[in-house]
Amino acid sequence: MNVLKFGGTSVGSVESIKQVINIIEEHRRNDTDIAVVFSAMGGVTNQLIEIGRMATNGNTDYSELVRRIEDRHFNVVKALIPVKEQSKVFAGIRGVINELEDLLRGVSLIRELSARTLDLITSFGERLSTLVITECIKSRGLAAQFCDARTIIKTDDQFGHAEVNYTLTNQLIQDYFGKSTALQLITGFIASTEKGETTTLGRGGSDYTASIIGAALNADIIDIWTDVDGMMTADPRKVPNAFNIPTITYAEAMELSHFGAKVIYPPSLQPAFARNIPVRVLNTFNPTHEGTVVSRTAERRQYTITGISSIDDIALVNVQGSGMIGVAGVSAKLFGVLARYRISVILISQASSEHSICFAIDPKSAERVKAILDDEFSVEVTHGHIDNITIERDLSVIATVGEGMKKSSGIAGKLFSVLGKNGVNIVAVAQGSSEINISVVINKNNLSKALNAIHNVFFQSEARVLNLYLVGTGLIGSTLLRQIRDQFEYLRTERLLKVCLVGVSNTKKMLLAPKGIGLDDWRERVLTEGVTTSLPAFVEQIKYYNLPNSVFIDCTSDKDIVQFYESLLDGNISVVTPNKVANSGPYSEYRRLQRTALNRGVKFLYETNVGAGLPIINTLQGLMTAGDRFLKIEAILSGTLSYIFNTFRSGSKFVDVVREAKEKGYTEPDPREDLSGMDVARKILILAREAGFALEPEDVTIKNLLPQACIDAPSIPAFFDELENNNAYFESLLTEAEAQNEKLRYVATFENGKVEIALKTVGADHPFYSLSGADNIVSFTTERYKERPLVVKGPGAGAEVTAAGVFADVVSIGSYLA
Ligand SMILES: NC(=O)c1ccc[n+]([C@@H]2O[C@H](COP(=O)([O-])OP(=O)(O)OC[C@H]3O[C@@H](n4cnc5c(N)ncnc54)[C@H](O)[C@@H]3O)[C@@H](O)[C@H]2O)c1
Ligand SMILES: N[C@@H](CCO)C(=O)O
Ligand code: NA
Repeated sequence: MNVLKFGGTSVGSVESIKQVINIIEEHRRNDTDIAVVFSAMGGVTNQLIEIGRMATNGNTDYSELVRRIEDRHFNVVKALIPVKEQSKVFAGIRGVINELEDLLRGVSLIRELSARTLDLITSFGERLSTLVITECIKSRGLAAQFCDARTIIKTDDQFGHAEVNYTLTNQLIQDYFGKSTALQLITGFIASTEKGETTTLGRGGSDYTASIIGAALNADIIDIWTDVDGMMTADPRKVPNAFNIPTITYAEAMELSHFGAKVIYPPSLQPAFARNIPVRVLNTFNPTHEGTVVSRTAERRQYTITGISSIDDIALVNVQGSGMIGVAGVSAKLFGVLARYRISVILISQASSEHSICFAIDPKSAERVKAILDDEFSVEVTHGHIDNITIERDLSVIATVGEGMKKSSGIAGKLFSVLGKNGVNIVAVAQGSSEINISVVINKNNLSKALNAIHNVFFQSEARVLNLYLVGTGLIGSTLLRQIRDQFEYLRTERLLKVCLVGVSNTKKMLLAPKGIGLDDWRERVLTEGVTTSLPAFVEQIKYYNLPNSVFIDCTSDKDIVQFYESLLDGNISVVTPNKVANSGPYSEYRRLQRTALNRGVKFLYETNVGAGLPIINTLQGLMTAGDRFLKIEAILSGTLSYIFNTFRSGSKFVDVVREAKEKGYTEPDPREDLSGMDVARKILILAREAGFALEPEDVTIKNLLPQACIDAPSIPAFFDELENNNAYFESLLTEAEAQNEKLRYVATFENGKVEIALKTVGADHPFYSLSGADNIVSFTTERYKERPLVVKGPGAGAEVTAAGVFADVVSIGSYLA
């Protein structure tokens, strides 16, 4: 025997009732023995309560509402029952409605609505829906029978939430079903006392009916038909990546639903659980979906946790004081008081110091609770045994639930780590000794970020989302986006990393879209949907979104943008940049950014500050971490100058070679940065700092290559003109070197705490002689690499290699956050 139950939305309209009838007929075709329980048509129970109130107040407008309820049922008859048979059914409905109207007239005369009367009034919802559906099914030739549950479910007289008398009820159900072979269509929610007074079963009432009947008949399964595909790993309105849970245990369902998962109300399924009858949650509107099976044991799972749920708004009450230490009875008194005032406690946490207890409650009762406790504990407070009782508001609780958490280590660590990395402060923690629920209290404004981050990290086969904000869509920025696009699928499937571009800004327009900007059409979208660029507004918006796993990428060479890094890092947003400005300004600023990133547990990565994509900074940091000490760094750090000296031949024009370097994407946006030595100065300064030396920009002496007229040129085109005018000067540098069979090299050296940059000529025996293209070379002499230095060499400028270096930094943040 299967017991089916259809909820309010499933029987809410003609269309959905058709769907319900299909499902029932399908079972009959398969010869499955079934009994079916129905809720009232969606919204009717609330209307009946409203009608009851109106009648009590003598407001006769309730008649209109009654009419509407009647019409809804009539309409089902009109749509689903052949015309010839309709009048008989209309009469049946009319009879029930008359009974309701008589009752309401009585209520409006006495002007009193007892819980007993309200139960009777609300009973009409299920009585009408079940009556109508029974008639529909009978009209299709099925032997169906209307069953008023008041004749088979007996309760005490706690109207509104009556207690079932199981001995009597089980006997009545078994007798009733023993006598009948017809398909039983049963009213949910309602029951009666032994004297025959109508009662209702409270929250989750129709599920309860199904569960009581299923348990009494020892059903094989109870199917709860609703309007969603079963239970999900999280509330899909808050966590878009939430997905269906195929199987769940009773205990897990209890833990999750306590925290507001609205699909089922497990206490109402208790009779089924007690007899080990599985309960299946199915979707009337998507009947082929497997839904969720709730049973004593769930099948082996892929994930350690089963689901995440939250209570969005709670208040935390803190009771603390030295007088609580080692004194038995304080908590007994505390919770005794709360029980006496019927205050439900959502979560409790006490540190083992016994110095404080905190507990979470509905914020609506916070004021009242405070007043009650102040009063009850006034003596303790006066004597200083307890400090003032305080209340914290604007908090949420998140519960991470799963049988897989039992005796499995590292789960709390993972939970706290993902919250920490995303800057979510944990206000309180509670774990039941059942070990299937860890609950954390956090600030409400971080709820969505926290839920998504936790979901992302625990449901591993789902790729972790990395949210990117990019400023600067020039050469490097746009190359980066292209590379990410081309690698998107690989990252998703092989690295479980889902890159989501959420913000883009160029100098004119910016676009922020938390649902993501396509990697194919970002340019058009920024152009058409973007608003006027404002960096402060961009940063403000990033913080407002508060998305988990966020990375800010600066692909400009802007000086003003770096002032935002600190506040971004402080807001737990990682920063990746090829822009050298931040790291080559005052040492204190460089240091502050490092510290902030460290303190916040986020990343500030800038491998491309030196040698583009070449692993120079990572190599240096690796040596430092392992305790090596730097004696000397000697390097060629300008891709542009390297290219120029490798390409410039006497007879060719210097200016043309510089133009080529610019066209190939090697130069800074303003090539004077390269030719003046400024760019190299920044890089060697950064290397020295990474090697542990607190140098300032003034400590770097630069040998400038450029004649003054080139430097003073008012614009980049004017600068190129001046280069042309000074061709003879550059040619003379070259011929001097060639005369000695040597090559021109612009070499930066860091030694004995001093930095020097100079134009040198090197012979064929020098390691810096044989470079080509835009090669960089760095030679590290350290305590451990003293005899022969560690050398990194390769192309050190250009769009592809630089963007790839930025990309690698971004991906490493993805791995770190996982
Ligand atoms: N090209 C290389 O080989 C290379 C190598 C390593 C590092 N870098 C660094 O990469 C960065 C970008 O270089 P590029 O070659 O792409 O230069 P680029 O001039 O092509 O791109 C920079 C872009 O940033 C934009 N921009 C500047 N200020 C901005 C602001 N406040 N808001 C929004 N957009 C702004 C500019 O309009 C331009 O489109 C620079 O810091 C450079 O030093 C470049
Ligand atoms: N303009 C730089 C790019 C790399 O930072 C260079 O030529 O080396
Ligand atoms: Na590098």
